[in-house]
Amino acid sequence: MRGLWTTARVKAAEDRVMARVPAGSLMRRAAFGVATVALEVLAGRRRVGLLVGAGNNGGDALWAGYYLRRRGVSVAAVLLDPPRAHAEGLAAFRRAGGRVVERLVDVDLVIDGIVGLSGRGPLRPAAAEHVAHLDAPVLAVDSPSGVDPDTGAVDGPAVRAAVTVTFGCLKPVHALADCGDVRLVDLGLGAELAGPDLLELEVSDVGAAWPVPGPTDDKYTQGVTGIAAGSATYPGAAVLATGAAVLATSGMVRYAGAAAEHVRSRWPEAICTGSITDAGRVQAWVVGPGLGTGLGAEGVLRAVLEAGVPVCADADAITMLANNPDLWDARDPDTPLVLTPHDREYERLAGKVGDDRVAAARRVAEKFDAVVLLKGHATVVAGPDGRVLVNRARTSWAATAGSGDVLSGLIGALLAAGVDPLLAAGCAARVHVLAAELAADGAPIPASSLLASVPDAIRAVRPLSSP
Ligand SMILES: NC(=O)C1=CN([C@@H]2O[C@H](COP(=O)(O)OP(=O)(O)OC[C@H]3O[C@@H](n4cnc5c(N)ncnc54)[C@H](OP(=O)(O)O)[C@@H]3O)[C@@H](O)[C@H]2O)[C@@H](O)CC1
Ligand SMILES: [K+]
Repeated sequence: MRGLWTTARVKAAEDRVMARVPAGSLMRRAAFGVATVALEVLAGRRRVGLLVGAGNNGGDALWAGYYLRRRGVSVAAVLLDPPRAHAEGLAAFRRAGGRVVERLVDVDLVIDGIVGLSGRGPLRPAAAEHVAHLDAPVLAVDSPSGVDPDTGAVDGPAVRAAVTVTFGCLKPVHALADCGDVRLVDLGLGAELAGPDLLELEVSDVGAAWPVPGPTDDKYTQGVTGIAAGSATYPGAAVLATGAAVLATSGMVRYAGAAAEHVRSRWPEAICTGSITDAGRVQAWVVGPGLGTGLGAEGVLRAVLEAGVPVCADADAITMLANNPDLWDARDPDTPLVLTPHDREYERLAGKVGDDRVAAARRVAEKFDAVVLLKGHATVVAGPDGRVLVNRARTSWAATAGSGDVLSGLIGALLAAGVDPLLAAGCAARVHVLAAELAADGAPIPASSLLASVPDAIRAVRPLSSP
């Protein structure tokens, strides 16, 4: 897992390291890393422009300009706030032959040193004006300016980076927003950084957690997933959620609901019944996709919440819980619940998501004592214990109708197999995005294609050496 640390924690750690190393050495180490990556991106081209803000982020850019000059690169800098430009950095830059200019023209690469960890809100007008006219790729120093480093929020002009060079450790922005290719320069902060604020699963974590049958397993030992989804009007949601559970693990799947005929004809391996009362025992339920919100659906939700097994509640189940808070009383307080809202469903539960999606997911996780998977370009999974996993999709191929039904089926199957609920939601989200990418291969896809790629996605995350 990769850790991500909020800016306040990083600054505190940097301050402690700075107190025991020579003045300016951290900045020069950071800037040397920027210059090294810049040379790689330049690949032989030789004209670099710097956008230099009022703080140490601008200082990094100026020192990077100094190192690039020493490698014979032509470097011009725009100082956005000349009196406050980093004094030592500017002196070194000028000494090495760097030029200060009014505008960047004819450059092969722009280094964004406008603002870093202390940046808040969108770019200010002068910086925005320069950024609007760029026609070269941008290397962002620490984080793309105009993107909030702690939340990844963008609500106005911002830099779009091809590559971001960050220092010491990753910050939330690197997983929550588009930073291009992210490179990390070591500043020796390790010992000063306690546990991270957020975690990002790596492929190997997902592969290690994904349940696969061992030599002694049978159809029951990986858990039985129950699917309470779909309706006569929306049978598709039932077919997709059941299919996802069928493909996710080798455990058995039971479907209970009005779409039994549709599900049976598509997934003959699922045990289908018309009603939840005769569904038989399961180790986890998925409830909600396409279920409707009428009295019958409420009865189903109540029965699932009372069943004493982990539950993944999605779509209509979330709407019902929001509209009728009495339903919460049915919940067995000792069994895990995973809620998977998109922004509108979240709003029904707890008001507007706002700019800070991590804080929003945490709020609801704590309020309902549940794991909350907040859907979005970056998926945020918050546990009631304060743990948070983030997973940013590199593409938007998964944003298609029915895609959420597949995700809830995957989560349900992992819950049934006994995977920790936070990890279940995080791993399912990761495999879901990967399945979408594999299926899309450059062209839009329906959710059924995403579903068909689930086995390939699972193969892709599994360790190479495993059978
Ligand atoms: N600490 C360390 O050990 C190391 C730190 N390092 C580097 O320092 C960076 C942090 O530096 P920092 O704290 O000086 O602030 P920084 O991000 O440059 O911004 C400051 C100025 O920007 C302005 N500003 C704010 N928002 C804005 C916006 N939206 N659009 C435009 N401008 C905006 C705001 O101006 P003001 O509000 O005062 O007018 C403020 O004064 C860090 O990211 C890393 O690169 C490395 O060298 C490694 C060692
Ligand atoms: K920056």
